Amino acid sequence: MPRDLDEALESLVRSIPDWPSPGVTFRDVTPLLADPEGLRLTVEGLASLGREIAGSDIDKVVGIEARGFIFGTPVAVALGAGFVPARKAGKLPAETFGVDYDLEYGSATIEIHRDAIEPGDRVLVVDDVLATGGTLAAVDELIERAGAKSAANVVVLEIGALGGRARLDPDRFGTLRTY
Ligand SMILES: O=P(O)(O)OC[C@H]1O[C@H](OP(=O)(O)OP(=O)(O)O)[C@H](O)[C@@H]1O
Ligand SMILES: Nc1ncnc2[nH]cnc12
Repeated sequence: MPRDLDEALESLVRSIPDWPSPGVTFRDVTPLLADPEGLRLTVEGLASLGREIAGSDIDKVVGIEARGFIFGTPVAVALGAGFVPARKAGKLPAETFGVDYDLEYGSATIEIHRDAIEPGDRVLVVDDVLATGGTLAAVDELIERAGAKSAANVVVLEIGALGGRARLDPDRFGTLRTY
């Protein structure tokens, strides 16, 4: 059993070389999710980092498909906030805002429901990994299109060499670990 969050992230995130394409080292959080203590420590760590950056009055947590759903929902419960899914194109049934973006191994479109965030809502965005920053920058733009502003962006892991942090507001970004 991991003794603390640092040990959990060190021992329970698996690195897979050349996946999903040659040259990419994929940081796989599934062993962390499967470990009860690792999962608890990570959710608590994200919630307290989000609270530290954004303050305690958070109305909505936006989780990014797919792995941001897993971490974002328990973080929303811990903070007493609602949960809003940011989904890949074509998955949400009602009216949406959409933004196209590039990521480490491709490009995509991300959407949220137009009525999921109210103007003035304080929003915390949660995902598992920051790589190039394309995904989080696109979600920040979606939140602005809805008339609100993301108060903090928090992730489990940052891949520092890809420079994603430079695409975000450094005062509103937090990570539990940097590679
Ligand atoms: O900083 P970026 O370069 O934008 O990359 C980070 C994003 O890439 C991964 O998601 P992916 O699109 O692979 O989707 P998945 O969670 O559905 O596997 C990861 O979960 C982040 O959302
Ligand atoms: N190297 C990586 N590992 C896990 N998720 C990612 N998303 C983008 N790049 C990634």
